[in-house]
Amino acid sequence: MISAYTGTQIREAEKPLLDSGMGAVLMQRAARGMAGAAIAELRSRGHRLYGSSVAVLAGKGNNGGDGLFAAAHLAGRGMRTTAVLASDTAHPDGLAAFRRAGGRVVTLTDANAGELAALAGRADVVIDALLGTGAQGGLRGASADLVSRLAAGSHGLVVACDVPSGVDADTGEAGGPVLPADVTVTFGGAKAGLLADPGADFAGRVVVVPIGIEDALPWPALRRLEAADLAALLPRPARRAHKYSRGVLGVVAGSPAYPGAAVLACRGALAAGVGMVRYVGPPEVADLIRHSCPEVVCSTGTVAETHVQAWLVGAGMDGSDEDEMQRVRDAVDSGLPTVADAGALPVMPDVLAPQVVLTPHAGELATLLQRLGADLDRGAVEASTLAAVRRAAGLTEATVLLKGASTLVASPYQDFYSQSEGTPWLATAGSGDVLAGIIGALLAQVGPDVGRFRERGIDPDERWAAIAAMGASLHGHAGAAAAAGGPLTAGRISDALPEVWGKVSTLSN
Ligand SMILES: NC(=O)C1=CN([C@@H]2O[C@H](COP(=O)(O)OP(=O)(O)OC[C@H]3O[C@@H](n4cnc5c(N)ncnc54)[C@H](O)[C@@H]3O)[C@@H](O)[C@H]2O)[C@@H](O)CC1
Ligand SMILES: [K+]
Repeated sequence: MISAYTGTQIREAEKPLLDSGMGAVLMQRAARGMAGAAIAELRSRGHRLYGSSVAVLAGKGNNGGDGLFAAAHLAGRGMRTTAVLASDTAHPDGLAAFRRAGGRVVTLTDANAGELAALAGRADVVIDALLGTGAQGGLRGASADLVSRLAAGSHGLVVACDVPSGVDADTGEAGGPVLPADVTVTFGGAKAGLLADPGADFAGRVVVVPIGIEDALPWPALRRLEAADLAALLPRPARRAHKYSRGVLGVVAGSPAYPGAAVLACRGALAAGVGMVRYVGPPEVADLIRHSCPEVVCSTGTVAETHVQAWLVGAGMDGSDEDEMQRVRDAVDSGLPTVADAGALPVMPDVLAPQVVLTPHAGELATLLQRLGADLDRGAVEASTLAAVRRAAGLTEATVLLKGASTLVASPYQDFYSQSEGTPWLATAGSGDVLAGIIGALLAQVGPDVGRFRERGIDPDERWAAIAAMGASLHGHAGAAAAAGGPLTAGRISDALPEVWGKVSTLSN
């Protein structure tokens, strides 16, 4: 499990060490870690260090100090170093160390931003140390101009110091231009804003450098399940299992206009190990399901007549069939774990419960929040994904999963997950239906088993968010495996899932 923290949490963990005079030591650890990560990245790209060039963009705070000390280390390894100071002041000790190491210093002004952007663009490595966790808002003035020009032109490897400057460490929001990093070297613990979009768009690969504060860190602001967590949390059938004991998922999905969504959801659920899928819905859709997945048991019954452990509602529903909409409402009212997607979202009661998992994309989340009185459009959700998902979970008291490049999950108790195993090829029609099927199957199988979550450090009351995150992780892994670097159709996510499941569930912890 990867744990991520807000800038405030990191600063509070650092405080006792700073108060005891360890600030310079922490900064040295951070700077050495950053220099090491830059060297490793350069070497992995076939560069020799000696004679390569580095430009450090240094702000006036401690983030700039880290960057200047790191560049001094790199100068000591034979690299040609230039510091671009964003203002007349810089971290005094960092600047002195940089000068002693033989680095060249230039100061950014409104007049020379273009010239210095060209200079930095010619360096083999750019260290972005303009702003860190102490930033208030995004880059401004000449720094913003420099970064915009540098980002628009050709440049070398970009290593961000702690966070890409201008990305809010707590929220991932970007309040101005940001230089996209190849690697972000972050200190003491990952920052939540690196794992939530749009921050994650700019972070590249995230490397955490320990600086000695780790034991003082609090409960994380955000977590990410890794393969070992899936291995521990995924169900394995008992020797004497039967199809009913393995979990039965009820599916209310599809419509004559969109029957395929129901098929894809059923296929996702079957691939995710559920004992049985029962489909209840219109005969036209049931016919297609019987044809495409003969394993599914279809009926036109009611929710009350259908014995299941969890429900999936809404995929491919357009609201035109009142019987289907009644089944959606009844499934949610049943109190059973329910994943509610697409066409079910507009008819959800305003206040739900944690075992209801809503799975909107950004546009659907904006519509949901508007219905609950928030003044947000799709763009505002995309600019601030973590805040939007937090708000939706808080207002609805449901578990909310926001689909995206980084899929975020929030529990109503404000436990957060971010999963990012997927590939952009997953942005294809029907992909979300498969995700709903996978989550539904997991709800039916592991929903009742509180013990397995407690053993993994997950509060049993928060397990619905962890289950949704497991689904997003499996979906991402399966999508990446199925795409193998090329295009993908949604049905292939289900096809790839059993093998992916087998691989991750046999990992040792
Ligand atoms: N606190 C510590 O013990 C450690 C801190 N470390 C580094 O210190 C960083 C935090 O340092 P600081 O608190 O000095 O903060 P920053 O270096 O992020 O920047 C704060 C400085 O920039 C100015 N500023 C804030 N917002 C600005 C904006 N939008 N445009 C221009 N200037 C702006 C502030 O007035 C302040 O002078 C971390 O990100 C990390 O890199 C590391 O050295 C590890 C140890
Ligand atoms: K930075």
